[in-house]
Amino acid sequence: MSRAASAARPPRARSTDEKESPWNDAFGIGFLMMAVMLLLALVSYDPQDMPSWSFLALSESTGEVTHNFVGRVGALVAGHMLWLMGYAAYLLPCSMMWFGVCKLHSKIKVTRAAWLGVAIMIISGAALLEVQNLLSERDHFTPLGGSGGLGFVIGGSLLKNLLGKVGATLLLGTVYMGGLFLVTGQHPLTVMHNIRLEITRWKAEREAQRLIEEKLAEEAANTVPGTVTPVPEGLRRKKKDKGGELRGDTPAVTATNMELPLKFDPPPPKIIDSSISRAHDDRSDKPKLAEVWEQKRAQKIEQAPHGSLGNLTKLFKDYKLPSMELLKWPEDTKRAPTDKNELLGIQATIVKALASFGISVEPGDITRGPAITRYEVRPVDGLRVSRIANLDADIARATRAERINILAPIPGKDTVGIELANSEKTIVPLRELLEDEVFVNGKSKLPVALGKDVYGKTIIGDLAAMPHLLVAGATGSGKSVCINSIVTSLICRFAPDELRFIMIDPKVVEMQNYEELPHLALPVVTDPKKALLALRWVVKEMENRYQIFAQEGCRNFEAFNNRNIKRKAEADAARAARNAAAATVAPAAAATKTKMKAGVDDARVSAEFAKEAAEENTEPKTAEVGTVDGETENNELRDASGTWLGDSQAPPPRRQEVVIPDTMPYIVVIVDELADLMQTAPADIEVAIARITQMARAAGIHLIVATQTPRADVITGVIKANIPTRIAFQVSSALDSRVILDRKGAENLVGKGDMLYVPPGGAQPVRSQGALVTDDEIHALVEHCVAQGKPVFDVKVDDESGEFGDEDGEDEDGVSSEEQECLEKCLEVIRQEKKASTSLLQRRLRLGYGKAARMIDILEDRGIIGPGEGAKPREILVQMD
Ligand SMILES: Nc1ncnc2c1ncn2[C@@H]1O[C@H](COP(=O)(O)OP(=O)(O)OP(=O)(O)O)[C@@H](O)[C@H]1O
Repeated sequence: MSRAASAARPPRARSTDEKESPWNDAFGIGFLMMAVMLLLALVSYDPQDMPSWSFLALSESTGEVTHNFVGRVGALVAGHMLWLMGYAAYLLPCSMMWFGVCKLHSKIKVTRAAWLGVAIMIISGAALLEVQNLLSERDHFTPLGGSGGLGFVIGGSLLKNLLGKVGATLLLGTVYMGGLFLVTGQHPLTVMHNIRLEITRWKAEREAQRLIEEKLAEEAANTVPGTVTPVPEGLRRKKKDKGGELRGDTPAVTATNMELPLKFDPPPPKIIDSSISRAHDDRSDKPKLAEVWEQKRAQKIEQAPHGSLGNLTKLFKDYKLPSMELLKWPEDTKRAPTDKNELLGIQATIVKALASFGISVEPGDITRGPAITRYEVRPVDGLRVSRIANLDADIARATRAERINILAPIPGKDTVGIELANSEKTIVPLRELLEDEVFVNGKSKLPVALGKDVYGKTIIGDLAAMPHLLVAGATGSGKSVCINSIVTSLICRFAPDELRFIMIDPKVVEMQNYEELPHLALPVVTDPKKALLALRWVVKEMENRYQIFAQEGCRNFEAFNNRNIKRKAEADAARAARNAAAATVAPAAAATKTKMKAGVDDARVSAEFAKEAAEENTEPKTAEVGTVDGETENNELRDASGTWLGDSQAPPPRRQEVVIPDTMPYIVVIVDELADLMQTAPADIEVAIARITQMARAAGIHLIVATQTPRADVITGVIKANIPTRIAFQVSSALDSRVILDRKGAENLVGKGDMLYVPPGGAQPVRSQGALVTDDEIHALVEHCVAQGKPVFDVKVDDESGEFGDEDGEDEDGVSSEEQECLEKCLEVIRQEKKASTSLLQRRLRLGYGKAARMIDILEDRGIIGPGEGAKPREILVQMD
């Protein structure tokens, strides 16, 4: 029986009772014992041992049993078996051995089908021996030849006569394979596949050995004679076996430059403790975050052309970023050192648990992170890692862990990671991340501190690259703390003129800490109905920004904000180049001329900026593109950024009016609890979010959406498709995890900040412990900011006033409230019918053609349905359910 086949298990169904029955062991031992006895009886069979009354006895038999190891019974059984089955009789003890091993090792029931398989194999095997004329000599051992009576009758007399040698061989070969299938429970193709695998592996090993030998020979040829090193023992033996010549020593070989093709010794396992926070005095010599960024900000303001500072910048020119001293180090950062024996003990339990399921692994590194410890194990060659992944419940039982997570394999490693929650969790203080080099001096444009991974590496995301973020998890899992860490990171890094927040908080309590924050662009929105208005304001602001970019010839937000500095730098460079050219052409005589020219240039550049400054001082920097009838009276009470300064309610800004600021702040929109919004106006919210997420990146607008309801009707396909960066906290089921991450895993998290972060680019999720920022720290930071200025709101969010639409109640895409109502009905029809066409709306809502066509146009403009293709219904671009 092949090794591969013997490694396989019969796939008979087993019940738990069978598995645990103590009789299994007894039967297993019984089978093995009988198989050994049979084998001994067959091997030591001699006809002289047969009793005289047996027809197999020889005339010279004495009746004394002198040869057979199993006495008279053994002689009788073996003699009759050989007479009946020939040498195929050996298949019976072999099969019994297999059954014995199966019973003992895998506790598998030996079924009737398996016994039938043994019978089939013996009969067809004996017949094959006869057909193939193998071992056919008749002697006193096997009076009917090597194929026995059965083989003689079935193979010789019957099948060979009827089907000929080839036909009979084919038939018997197939029947034999069928028998093997019944015995092993393995499909013949699987058995063959396993055999092929074994052969391939054997060949690969031989090839590897050959390459090593070649390399050694090559190295030996290239080495200076005289230096000698002993040949490795294994290789020496191999060479001797091959009969090759071998001297005691060969020239030296350096192990470092030798490429060993397949096998290498893995490094010895390590125990790494990355859970401890860096001591706070560690960084006392390093520059403080606020100092670094204030320096950069001062530089930027200085570099800006004279008089070109925006109103917000002027307002917050002397703004001081909060000091890190406002954030505290937790008191328990100094905890007891990790007990290595405990970790090694758990790892040994894991290895033992795997071994009990027939999975052989070597222990690897152990890494203790802030919340979880990762135990690595290295599976032996040829073992499928998915077998380990399927044993999560069994490993959890063995280690008595509440939840475990298996990474099979760890991305970028040859080991499998088994993650268990620590008995004692370590807090990751936000301050540690904000003082990290990556945060202080990294290249991120909008750095946000998220947490620390199991190896102790800080996870600092760049919101500008994300460009939008989805945060989801069950209640109490750590979402709000995560959002607070993000907001705090941004407050510590940006002044109110550089970054503005729009906070939508239907849960009312989550964002109340930030109500006075000067960074707010709108008051914190707590009414779900007003949330849609706020989102529409963002859409409008985004479109406004694009119009401004187009007018200024800038591609995006970055280019726009840097345009003045760039222009100044270009002017300086041009002037310097001209000066240098003039100086080389006529060094002496032209000196005076150059001076004059430079003077003229200087004067021209100064004049340019002076003009800008004059414009700045005399009237707001407002460019009106196609202002209706040239009206300007509404601008009288607006400042340079278009902010309404009057006491009364702000009138709506006129359509087509574009205010060109000098620089634009980033806008970060935070929606804490998407589910509450999706209950009020799902289609409109989805459309608004889709528009923002599709287009806002280049406009410097970024969206963070959080929810504790990870359901497909809340995090819809459209929202997911446009928010690639996700953070999942603990959820209750794998289904919820799939809604957030498109894969399972979040159900195995341990809560309280334990999270899976999918960075931009959709790479593998990184498990990390979220940073903790306390309410006291938030209060201290906000107080620091509030003391330096009040928020400057662009507009009031008030649905009665219609600030987001025209006087006639139209919203930003010219849809009146009446049309909006009709649109809702149209969306309902499209949702039910799962198609969209003018005729469908006409028929179902009894609309005239003109009205139905208008509705279709609006839906197309809003990106809900695709463009028309003749008479075909429009494609529905959003998920309507
Ligand atoms: N990163 C963290 N480190 C340590 N503890 C944390 C962390 N995040 C959350 N916690 C703990 O978990 C508790 C709940 O966190 P949080 O309020 O953020 O949950 P949530 O998911 O926002 O819940 P809800 O949806 O009900 O508002 C916190 O009070 C805190 O004790």
